[in-house]
Formats: sequence, C-alpha cells, structure tokens
Amino acid sequence: MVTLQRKGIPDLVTIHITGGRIIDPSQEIDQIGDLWISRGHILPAGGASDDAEVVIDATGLIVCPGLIDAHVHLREPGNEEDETIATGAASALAGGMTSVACMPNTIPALDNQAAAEFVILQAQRARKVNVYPVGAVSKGRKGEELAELGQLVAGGAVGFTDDGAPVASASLMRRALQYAKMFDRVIMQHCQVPELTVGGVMNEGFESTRLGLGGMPAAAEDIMVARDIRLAEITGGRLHIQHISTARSVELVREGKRRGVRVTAEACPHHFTLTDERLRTFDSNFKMNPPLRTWSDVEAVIGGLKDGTIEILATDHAPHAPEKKMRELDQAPFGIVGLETLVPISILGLIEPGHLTWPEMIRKLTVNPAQLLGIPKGTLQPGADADVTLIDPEVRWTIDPSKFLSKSRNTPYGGWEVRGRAHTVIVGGEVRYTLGGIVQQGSKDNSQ
Ligand SMILES: NC(=O)N[C@@H](CC(=O)O)C(=O)O
Repeated sequence: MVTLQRKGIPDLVTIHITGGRIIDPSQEIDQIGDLWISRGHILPAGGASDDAEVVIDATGLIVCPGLIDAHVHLREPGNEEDETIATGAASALAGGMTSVACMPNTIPALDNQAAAEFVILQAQRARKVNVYPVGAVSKGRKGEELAELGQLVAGGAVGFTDDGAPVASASLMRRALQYAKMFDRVIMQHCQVPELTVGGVMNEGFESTRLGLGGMPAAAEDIMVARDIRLAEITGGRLHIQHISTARSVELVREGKRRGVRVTAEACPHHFTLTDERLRTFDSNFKMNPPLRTWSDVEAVIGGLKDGTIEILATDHAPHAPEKKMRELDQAPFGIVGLETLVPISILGLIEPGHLTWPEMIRKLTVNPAQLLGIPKGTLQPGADADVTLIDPEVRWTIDPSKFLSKSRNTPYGGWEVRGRAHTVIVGGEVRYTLGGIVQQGSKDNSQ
C-alpha cells in the first residue's frame, strides 16, 4: 500500500519502502529489508533522519532496480498510429520498466545526431521512463554506407543496429564493429541472411510445409550469427545478438564466449514460451521476426538463459495498429507488443518451471542490460539514481489487450491467465506508476 503523508505526490520526495524482498543482483543482495530514497537517489541503509513523505508497504513484494528493456520499437517519428514515444514509455512503465532502448527503424531512420536528440527530448516531455536511442549502423538503414556513428554518440545513442533488417554486408559489419570500438559502444545485430528469408512468413519446417506458408530457415540466423562472431573476434568489437531464436545460434554464442569473443545475446519471452505450431490458427499475433521456432529451439533458448550464454531478457516490443496486423497472414507486418507482458510471461516461462531463480531473472533485466548499453542504471547502490520497480510476484490476472497503455494491441497472450506484475514503479525518485495506473504528478506531468 502506498501511504501519502502529504497531499498529492510532490517531486523528489523522501520515500521509505518497508519490508520488501530486496533483490539487487549488482550487489548480490536478496533479503527482506527497507529501502530509502531521497531527492532522486538511493540512500545508504538506515535511511533518512526525517520522516518520509511517501511510505510504501512492500510486504510480499519484490523490490529491485528498475527494469531495463534493451529492445523496443517506439515508432516515432513516422508511424505514430502504432505507437509514440509517450505511449510506448507509458506502456513500459506499466510493465515495470524504468529504462528502454529504442530501435532506429523509424521513418526517417534514427541515423543522425538530431534524430537521437529528438528521442531524448520527446521522452523528457513524456516524463515516464528513460528512453535511450540506439542509432542505425548504416545511413537510412540501407546497409550501404556507415552512419555518422560519432555524431550519434554525441546525440546520446547507446549502441547501433539496423534492426528490422540485418547488416547484410560483411565488410560494412566489420567496419561498424571496428569503428564502434572507439566509443566502446555495442553493435546489436538482427541476425538473418536476407536471401534465405525472402517470402518467409514463419519458421521453415514441418509446420510451414503443412500450412503451405513461406518459410524462414533457422540456418538464416545461424549463418549470420557465426559470421558476426568471427567478425567480432577479428576486430575485438562488441557484438550483441538480438532476439536469439535458434538452437544452433545459442550454441555458437556459447562457443564464441568460450573463445573470449566479446559477444552477448538477448532472448524474448515469445521465443521461450511459444512455437511455430501456433501458426495453425493463422493468427498474425504469432507472426514475428525472427519467427517462432520449434520445441528444440525453445529448449535451447531456455538452456542458454540458464547457463548464462544469454544474459539479457528483452521484449522486442513491436507495436502495429490493428488495421495493419489484421491483414492476411502473409500481408500482416512482423512483430508483437511485449512491454506489459514481459514480467508475467517470464515468470510463467522461467520462474515457475524452475529454470531461473528470481535473482537470476532480475539480473537479466537490470545490471546486464545496463552494462550492455553502458548506462549508469540497474543498481540500488547508495547514491544511484532512484529507479526502482516493485513487483507483486503472486497477483493473478488475465491479460486483456484492451487495457494496454500501448497504442497497439498485437499480443499473442490475450486472455492468458498469469501471475505477477509491476506494482509500483519509481523513476528518478518519483512514483510514476502504481497498480491501477500512471501517477499524475503535480502540474509538471505531461506538460513540458
Ligand atoms: N521484430 C519484429 O517482428 N518486428 C520489428 C522489426 C523486425 O525486427 O523485423 C518491427 O519493427 O516491427
């Protein structure tokens, strides 16, 4: 329960969170205790001398560093009918995130300093979560010429990707890995050999043959993962494999790490909870890129999450307006929303079956993505920015897409009965969300 001892919630008050299970993998903490926040920062244990203006009884709740999603699409500019930075940030907040990294496949592409600065400005205006732009690797995401990576970094870009499309050219990828090293930034790759997926709608295999739908072979991903690990090895650059989906790719990353290559990987909830059999419904909410694979791939992704080969959980939140997603399966765009279902679906897929412990899962949503993006987040250390997520791990609820704060509804999980969700979300020392909705704060909220 949130008790306000003053009328309204003023900015940057002192907050006392009592009796929660504090899980902070950055400090190897997992214990019942209190957390104090004042003037936007975490206080040392023992807290403030004065009474707190806001007291949150966190009995039965998990208190952890604000969750970070390293892979979201916010669609602004260019496709505001699907999502805007403000609605995407609200959706993130409702899902328990305090920071997200947004992909550059906007129209125009996020490939220059002004575009990166625009994202940050819009996020500040929305005043929901921190939004970090990821710049394009190539100008216009055309895969021909390197974008101005240095200027993008100056504009606030935390990494580079042409996501939505791979960097198909090996020589361009090699140069990107070399060049980004100068800024200690990561190249995030949507791994797919494009020639092998032309006309593909779903995973290539038994199900696609049965349904008569164009296939996207697992090898299209595997080959690109193998190539790029080798390129990361010869350049010494940092490579991040986005939305890993095949058994062979997981094995390649595992082996690359063993050799000391600077490679990391992320997995999305749909790739460890769903398979290509779902396409038998011809429902476009099961159409995403990379596609849903087979059970052996799902098991391999879970294996990679368990042994640390895959150190990051991310949503690939890809909103598409209903009129687009309702087209026939081969015409509908790839992608599903994910921000508001990340926590319960990860509990369902990873915690309930005993694949990961809570601290292991929270590590993949806090300190690990913070390291990937090079941002000073993902920790409850004294002095850190007070980005904190309280999770109710037991509350049972039914996923109802009509209630999403995202502008889009394209989820495969509608109607699923799940357990666990964000209870209260604090960003920069401000309570911005509690179960039941966005907290309106003073006159400043949404007005600047
Ligand atoms: N992941 C998806 O299925 N869709 C992404 C782009 C992409 O990666 O294809 C989108 O922007 O919609």
